[in-house]
Amino acid sequence: MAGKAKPVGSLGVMEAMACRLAALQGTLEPRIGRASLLVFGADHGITAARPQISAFPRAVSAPVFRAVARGQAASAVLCAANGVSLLVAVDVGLDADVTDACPPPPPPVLTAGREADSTRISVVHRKIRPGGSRNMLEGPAMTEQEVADAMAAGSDAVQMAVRGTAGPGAGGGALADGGGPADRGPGPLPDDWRQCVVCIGEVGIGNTTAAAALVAALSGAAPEDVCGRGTGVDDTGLAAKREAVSAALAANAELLRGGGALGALRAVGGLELAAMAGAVVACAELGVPVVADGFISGAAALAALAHQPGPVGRCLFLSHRSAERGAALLLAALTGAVPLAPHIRDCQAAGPQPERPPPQRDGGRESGPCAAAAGSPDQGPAETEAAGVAAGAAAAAWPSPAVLDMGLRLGEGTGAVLVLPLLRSAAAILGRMASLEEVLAA
Ligand SMILES: O=C(O)c1ccc[n+]([C@@H]2O[C@H](COP(=O)([O-])O)[C@@H](O)[C@H]2O)c1
Ligand SMILES: Cc1cc2nc[nH]c2cc1C
Repeated sequence: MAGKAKPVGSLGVMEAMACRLAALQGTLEPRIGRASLLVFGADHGITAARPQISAFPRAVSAPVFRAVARGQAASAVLCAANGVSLLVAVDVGLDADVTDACPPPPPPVLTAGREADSTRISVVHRKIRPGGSRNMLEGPAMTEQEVADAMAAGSDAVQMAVRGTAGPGAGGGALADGGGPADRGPGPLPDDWRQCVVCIGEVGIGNTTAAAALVAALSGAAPEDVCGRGTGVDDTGLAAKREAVSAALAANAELLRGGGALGALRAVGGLELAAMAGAVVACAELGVPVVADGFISGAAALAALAHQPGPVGRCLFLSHRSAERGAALLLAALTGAVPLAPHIRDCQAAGPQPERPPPQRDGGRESGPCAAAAGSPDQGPAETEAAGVAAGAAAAAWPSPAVLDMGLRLGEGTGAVLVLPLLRSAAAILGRMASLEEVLAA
C-alpha cells in the first residue's frame, strides 16, 4: 500500500481497511464477495420498569422487526441498494409473537437507473426468553444460559451468512425456523467463504440504555458520559436513563466486579446485544470481516473484543460514529485509545494482549497500519518503513477506526451496510492500483 502511486497515507482509513482485508484473506488482492446483514431483535425488561427511558413504547420493537423482515425498513432498503445478498432477521427475544413475519419475494430496487441485485431475506425464530431480557435494576438482565443461547444464535446466523444459506423462508413467504442443521453445517464451507463480509445490527426499544450500561461497565465511564437521547427522549427521559444506568450498575456490582466481559453482558446487556457479541466472536473464529454498526452493536462488539481481544481486534471494522452521546467514548475504547476498566482487563484470558495502538490524530482518522507507516516527514524511507511496520502491527491488532460521521442514529445495521462500497473500494485499490514505480517508469 505504501508503494502505490500516491503520497503515503493519502487514501486515509481506506488504506488501513485494505491492509486488514489483505491480512484476513491472506492475499495482496483481497476481494469483497457476498455481503450479509444480520439484524437481531429483542426487548428489554428495563422498558417495562422505566418506560420513560425511550421515546417509543416497547411494543414498537416487533413492528419494526417485521418491517425489516418485509424488506421495508431502512436497513433492508439499503441492503438492496448496496448489493447485500442476504439479510437475516433473527428474533432472539421480542416481546411479541413475530412468527407471522414473512419475507416478501425479492423486490426490484432501482439504483442509478438500473435494477440492483435483490437481497434475499430470511427470518429466524430463536426467541430465547419471551418478553425479552429481565429488569437489570433487580439483578442480571440474563442468566448465563440465556447469554450462551443468544451468542449461539448469533454464531448460527454467521454460519448462514458464510454458507449463503437463507433457510426455507428465503424470499418466499414461509418461515425459516431457527436455522436447522442444513443452515449451519457440518460440511465444508463454500469456496468463496473467505471473501464474505458480515454486517451486524439490531432492533430493540430501550437498548441504548442497555448499551450505555454495558459501555460504562466495560470502560469504567460515568453514566452521564454514555447516556444519550436514543430515539429522541427529552431532558426528563435523559435524566431517567442516567439514573437507570447508575442503578443497574449498583444492582449488579458483584457480577460486574468478577464476571469479566461476558459477566457485564449478562448483567446489563440484552439478548440482541449477546447475539451480536456471539456473531462477532464467530466471525473472529473464521477470520471473516465483521462490520459493527452504531452505538448498540458497537457496545456488543466491545464486549466481544474484551472477551477475545486478539482475534476480534483483527476482524472488526467499525462503520460510523453514532450521534448517540457516548459514541466517541465507545470508539475510543474499541480502537484501544482508552483502556478497558481494570476489573475487565484482570478477567481477560491469560496470554499476550495486543499492544496499545500508536496515538491517533484527528479523531482516529489517521490511525491504522498504513497511516502509521507514513511516519514523520523527517524520517528516511527505511526508517519510515520500519517504524511503520512496528506501529502497523500494533494498530492492526485493534479494530479499524469508524469511517462515517454523518449523524446516523438508527441502528438496524444501516451504517454497516453503507460502508460496504468503501470496503470494496479499499480491496480494489490494493489489488489493482499501479505502484509509484510503475507510474514513474511509464
Ligand atoms: O445504533 C445507534 O447508534 C442507535 C442510536 C439510537 C437509537 N437506535 C435505535 O433505536 C432503538 C433504541 O433507542 P431507545 O431510545 O429506545 O433506547 C433501537 O431499536 C436502536 O436500533 C440506534
Ligand atoms: C421507528 C423505529 C425504527 C427503528 N429502527 C431501529 N430502531 C428503531 C426504532 C424506531 C422507533
